[in-house]
Amino acid sequence: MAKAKPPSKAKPAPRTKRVAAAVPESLGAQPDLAAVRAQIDGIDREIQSLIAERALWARQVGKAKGKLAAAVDYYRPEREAQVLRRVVDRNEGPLADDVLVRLFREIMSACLAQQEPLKVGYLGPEGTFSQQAVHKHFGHSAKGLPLASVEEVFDEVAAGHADFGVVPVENSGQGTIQSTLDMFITSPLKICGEVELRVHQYLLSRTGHIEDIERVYSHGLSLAQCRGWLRQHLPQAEKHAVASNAEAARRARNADDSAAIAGENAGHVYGLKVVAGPIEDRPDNTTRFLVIGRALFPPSGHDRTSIMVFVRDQPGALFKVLEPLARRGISMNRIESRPAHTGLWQYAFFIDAGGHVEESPLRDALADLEDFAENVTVLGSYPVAVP
Ligand SMILES: O=C(O)C(=O)C[C@]1(C(=O)O)C=C[C@@H](O)C=C1
Repeated sequence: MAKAKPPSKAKPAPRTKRVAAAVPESLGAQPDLAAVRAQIDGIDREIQSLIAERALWARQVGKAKGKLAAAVDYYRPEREAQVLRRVVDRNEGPLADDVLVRLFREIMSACLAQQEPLKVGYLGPEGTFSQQAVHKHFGHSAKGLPLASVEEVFDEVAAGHADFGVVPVENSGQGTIQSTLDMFITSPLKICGEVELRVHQYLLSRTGHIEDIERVYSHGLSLAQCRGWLRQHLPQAEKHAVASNAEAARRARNADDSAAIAGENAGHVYGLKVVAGPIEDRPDNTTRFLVIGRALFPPSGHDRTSIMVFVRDQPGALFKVLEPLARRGISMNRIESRPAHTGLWQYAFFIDAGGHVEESPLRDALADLEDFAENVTVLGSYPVAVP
């Protein structure tokens, strides 16, 4: 491996913005292939040397942070969000924002893994949408830990066996995943990020023939996302809800008359053929995941805060919870009320609001709320998902 030049001590000169250099008109309708490839080779050389240089600077950042105990201490979600937002702001095409974001995430993921890869727990086995969410948020240099349940993801992060966890919390068509929210009532963990994943469902089987299918396995949420399609195309088949889509794929692998609804990736992992897909009823089907960890992080400039508020059952309780936020014009994306398990008819309100807990106006609104509520817990302030 050739050695990249170490960063010089001097402050690096700001790099000039390199607008996608127009391909010269003189190349004509059918340019010479060898000439075009020579251009690409030259650009690749430059990209590679810049990536190597960036990796060296990222090491310097590591040193600048001082001697830290583990990879988790080097991870800065607010900084990553800022880097990615700048990528989007600079983008003038031809590649789409989400494509460039994916590439830069991978670069940051590799830079961070120079210290030690992050360990991230998710609802396994391999091939689940949760695993895709891990890759989307942390890049492929993070080490994914497939776990048996969302509860286990919380436990492993709390015990320090995983640095972070990624858990599904809501689907655009099906609403909130209550069991995930309820975990926060007793867990000390914090929310450090969110990931939005477009979810495409596929019907997968060993033979690939729809006429063989008598049984369909999937996670309950995935079955619900494809209810209309199943009613139309497989009305007679038995539907079985199982712990995860990948578990469904594992079962479908064992019998010709069984199929799974899962991501296309699960088909590759478990050697199944695509019978049909995408088969989700809503074309914008999106699942939101939360990144859970043990610490809170500073503001990124565009953040969301999740809070949990306990109130006694009393007239106007909900109004009093919302009023301090509404009065300050704070945007609220969600409110859910859940039984608090601390006493009969006591409720926990889960609220997602715009802003960071360390910054006004949210900080002041929370102070008002604390005067009235039995308890206010900040579950986390984290960067709004970058596409
Ligand atoms: O800026 C930092 O704090 C870094 O550690 C560098 C870097 C990066 O590659 O840009 C890497 C990991 C962090 O999560 C954030 C950013």
